[in-house]
Amino acid sequence: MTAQKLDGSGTLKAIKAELTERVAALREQGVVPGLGTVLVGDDPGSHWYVGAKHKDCAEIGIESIRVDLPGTSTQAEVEAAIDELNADPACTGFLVQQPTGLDEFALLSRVDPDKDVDGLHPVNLGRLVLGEEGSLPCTPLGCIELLRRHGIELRGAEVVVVGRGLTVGRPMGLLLTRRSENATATLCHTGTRDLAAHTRTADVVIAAAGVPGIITADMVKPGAAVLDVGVSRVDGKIAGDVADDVWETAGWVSPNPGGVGPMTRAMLLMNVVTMAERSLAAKASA
Ligand SMILES: Nc1nc(=O)c2c([nH]1)NC[C@@H]1CN(c3ccc(C(=O)N[C@@H](CCC(=O)O)C(=O)O)cc3)C=[N+]21
Repeated sequence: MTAQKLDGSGTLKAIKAELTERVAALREQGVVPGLGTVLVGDDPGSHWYVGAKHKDCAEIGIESIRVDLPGTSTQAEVEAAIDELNADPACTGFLVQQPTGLDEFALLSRVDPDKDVDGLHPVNLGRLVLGEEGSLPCTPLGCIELLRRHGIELRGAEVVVVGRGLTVGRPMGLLLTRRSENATATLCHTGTRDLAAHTRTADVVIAAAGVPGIITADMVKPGAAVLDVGVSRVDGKIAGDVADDVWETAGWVSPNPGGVGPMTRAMLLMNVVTMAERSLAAKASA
């Protein structure tokens, strides 16, 4: 038996088609969504990600504002760039590409929460905890959307998340345990005594540890869905958290590349559009 693919690249394409119509509708009402990015330094991976985001935007009618700063930039210089985007009406949402090598909490906190398309601003994470409307973190949201669009039931499901990183593992459980998802979430990490005992009970495993091949076939319940979120580089090639033999046991696996990565981009676009729609609704009711 071999697992079915959770196709992130194909799903990104489908979501882009849907968003193209929503962007056109916004433009008809005089709102032009514009995504800003702030990139610090010349890490090739970060450049690729940011380039991909702008290409995605161009395809669906979102304008782009790209701010590239040298690796020698100071905290104050990056904060000045953030202030400009906060004040720029053409920029309806933006992000600071991580890592910057600077004080990231200070940078995140400086972004206008209503322009925070990453969903990582402390106010938006707080809104998520409180159950209030805000922007949601792109990668965990992408995991949920990928499962949903492949017909995988989350209601009542046992979901085991591996890794407590701030962008994925930590907020994942908050999204999964909303009433709209109603999953049971277990968060495992390096302090977990018996990781395999947890993953073996899971209907869905979300592997976001950043440890190549940490999830092996013997750790997965037959038929389970396994999402490979981790991105490491081994000999210049992308290596995920999910070992190849998992395809023999699992019912569904997200490939890496081609799985959660493209879904992160899809949810970024979705956040840009949703936030622009909200700003229009707010204007209409004002
Ligand atoms: N403020 C901020 N927001 C982010 O969303 C953010 C960030 N910083 N820093 C880095 C991570 C990483 N990330 C990815 C986005 C797309 C792919 C992606 O599309 N990958 C493709 C191709 C990968 C390749 O071939 O190199 C794939 O998985 O198929 C991966 C990873 C966003 N991040």
